[in-house]
Amino acid sequence: MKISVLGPAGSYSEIAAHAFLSIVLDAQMPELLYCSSIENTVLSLFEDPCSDNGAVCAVIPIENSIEGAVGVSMDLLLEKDVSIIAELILPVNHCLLVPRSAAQKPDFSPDKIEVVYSHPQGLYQCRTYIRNHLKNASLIEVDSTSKAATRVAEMSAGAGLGAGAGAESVACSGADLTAGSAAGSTVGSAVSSAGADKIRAAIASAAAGEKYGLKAIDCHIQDTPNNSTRFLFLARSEMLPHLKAYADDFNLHILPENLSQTGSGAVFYKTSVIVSPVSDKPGALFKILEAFSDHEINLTRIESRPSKKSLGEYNFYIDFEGSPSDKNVADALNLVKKRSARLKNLGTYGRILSGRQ
Ligand SMILES: O=C(O)C(=O)C[C@]1(C(=O)O)C=C[C@@H](O)C=C1
Repeated sequence: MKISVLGPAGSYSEIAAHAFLSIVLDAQMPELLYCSSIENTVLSLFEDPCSDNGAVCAVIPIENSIEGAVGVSMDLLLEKDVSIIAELILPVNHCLLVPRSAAQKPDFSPDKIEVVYSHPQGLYQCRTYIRNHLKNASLIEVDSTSKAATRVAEMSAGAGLGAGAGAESVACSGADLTAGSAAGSTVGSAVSSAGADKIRAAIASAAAGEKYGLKAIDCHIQDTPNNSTRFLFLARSEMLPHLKAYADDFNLHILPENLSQTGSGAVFYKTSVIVSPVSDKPGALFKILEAFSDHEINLTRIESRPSKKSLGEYNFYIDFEGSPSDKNVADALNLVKKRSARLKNLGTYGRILSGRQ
């Protein structure tokens, strides 16, 4: 059984996978498949699970306490025939990682750093630190925080390993990263990455720093101390009936009926759905929410996402406590189905809170 995560090794997605598996795993540690993007992590579920690119379960970040929804993950939940089998909330403590050679320079200080790499979420979650301490740095978005760490390690290891290998797009400079300008896009200017003497840094986990031989010169640099990211564990929907056999092989207790047996603290069931309201009708969203309220169902999250069909048209992602095997949930879902244009059930799963990193 392979579990796909955003790679390379040292990403928060990998830490989430390990945290999850340490809670639910009794025996063998499944192999991790490191993917180059969140999209490829999900696509691995649609490859032959026995092939090099295939996995049975995928781990993706879905929302962060500072930056909110991870858009690509939200879209993939709608587009792909996947089900949620578990969730985990991971405390995320970012570090500023630099090559040891740079940190050892007598006149080194963070304001000497000229380039900072991270996943966009990492850059946004550290906006205040970047503004205050990394005033002279250009910010470069890469596919993961661990990718950022490898990039810095490779570039410091020698001009050969990637330096000058092409243009890098710069999100914006540290001084420009204000609440208004940071939200999402990469501004298209390109700078050459040549210049082996430049001081580069990555925003990533302490584990990534250790793995790639970088020095953490500052930790807990995110905007709020209790930063956390919620991760989802996905399986291809049509694999669900077979998943139990896979899980049993590995003594993995990831399926809802087994979760309460893990003895790992509070586990309760949640269900996630995506609802497309009938368009342009007064009270359409209200009628959907009323169905949950009338059946005394506690919503834990509601998030809108553009339908991409036309401006002002949205899908609503709704998470709530309970399972369709509860009568009130089944009745509410029947009503929501009648009152909406489309209802996609993403699954019922257990919630597990991980310990601190
Ligand atoms: O880049 C990583 O290390 C990831 O696992 C991705 C990700 C995300 O997309 O939210 C996960 C946790 C942190 O919020 C920052 C980045």
